[in-house]
Amino acid sequence: MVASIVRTLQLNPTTLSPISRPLLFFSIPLQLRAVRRASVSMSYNRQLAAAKKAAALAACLCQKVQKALLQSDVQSKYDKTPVTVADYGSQAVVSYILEKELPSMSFSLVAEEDSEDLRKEEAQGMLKRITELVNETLASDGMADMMPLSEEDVLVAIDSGKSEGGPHGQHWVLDPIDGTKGFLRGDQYAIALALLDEGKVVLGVLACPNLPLAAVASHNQLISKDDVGCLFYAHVGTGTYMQSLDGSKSTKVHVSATENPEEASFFESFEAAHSMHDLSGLIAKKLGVKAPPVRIDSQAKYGALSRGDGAIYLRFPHKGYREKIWDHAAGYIVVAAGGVATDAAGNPLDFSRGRYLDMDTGIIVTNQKLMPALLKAVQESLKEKASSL
Ligand SMILES: Nc1ncnc2c1ncn2[C@@H]1O[C@H](COP(=O)(O)O)[C@@H](O)[C@H]1OP(=O)(O)O
Ligand SMILES: [Mg+2]
Ligand SMILES: [Mg+2]
Ligand SMILES: [Mg+2]
Repeated sequence: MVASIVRTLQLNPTTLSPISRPLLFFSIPLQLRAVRRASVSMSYNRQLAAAKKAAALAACLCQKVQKALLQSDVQSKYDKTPVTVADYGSQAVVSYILEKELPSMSFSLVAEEDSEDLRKEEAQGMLKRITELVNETLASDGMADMMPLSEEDVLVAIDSGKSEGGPHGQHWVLDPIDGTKGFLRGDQYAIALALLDEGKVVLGVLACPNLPLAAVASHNQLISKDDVGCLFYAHVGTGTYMQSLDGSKSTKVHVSATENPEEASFFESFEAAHSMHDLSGLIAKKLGVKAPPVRIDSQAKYGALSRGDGAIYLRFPHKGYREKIWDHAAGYIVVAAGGVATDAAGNPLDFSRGRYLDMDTGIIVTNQKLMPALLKAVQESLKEKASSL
């Protein structure tokens, strides 16, 4: 065992002094951990490259649809939420690219959409349009020499996303358009892709086609269409990076380190139906936050937070709503550089239990230093709200 450790660390025990030999035995666990850390962060490079390519191409498809959105491009799902040709097209593109780029990996994808509604007679026009969009998008990346995908190929690629995930092995997690309501309004949305390994998020890519490259501090600022389109990415142990979606140089980013709640503005859902704005207002007041909330759609909130625009994200869905892993996995790792995301009781988020992310009450994100004060304000506000009912 020791011999193999010495070999792995490329040490020569015969040249070690009598003093350093015993030291070697104590330092081996430390060095082994370092070797393991290095190989862990190195080992996701191929997956990261494939994920960035897939998310960036899916973003091109979504931008094209958002520019020329037709009423016939939108459907209503069983839960009354909207779904568009871009949600389906984005899922097909990401699924197809990941499988093609990583042929040696066993492929498992947990994704939001499935093909059931698209297989219905009345959706045939929509399926034709999705198939055209997917083929145009793949061709734009030099995949023109391949055979165009048939409608059935597109349905199969979408249905690759039916995996249940879980605590073992590797699973991709995808929200092909997070914030479909923002997408339809012409506002913020994200293509959110993450990789789970043994139940932990190890890699995340967030493409936010409408997010300004400069910091955002209010919703009004987001109306500018200049210099927008951000790609955030992170994998374990390497920090978080941002580049423009058209491929500028990456810059390292991190969550705001402010310890002063008076300087800390907070993000929340644009849609009041997605998060209780009255509760977040109460929490912010208790904490001493002075700035008004910044309300934007989708995991673009995690992206903005990861580069220090604001310092807090509060999400409190109304009673009965169950969070899904694809709505948080990519954002969770993107804010890990200086930030921490927990449920309302301070528990870490557990992505290992299948498609749902069951938890206590809500999700809160901030830096490590502000978290204790935020948790206190959250718990007091929840008690106050419960006693006023
Ligand atoms: N009733 C709801 N409550 C909370 N979140 C919802 C609800 N309906 C849909 N969502 C999901 O909330 C997320 C966006 O929330 P927000 O923009 O408020 O952060 C999306 O994942 C959206 O799904 P989808 O991916 O279909 O857009
Ligand atoms: Mg949806
Ligand atoms: Mg979503
Ligand atoms: Mg979605």
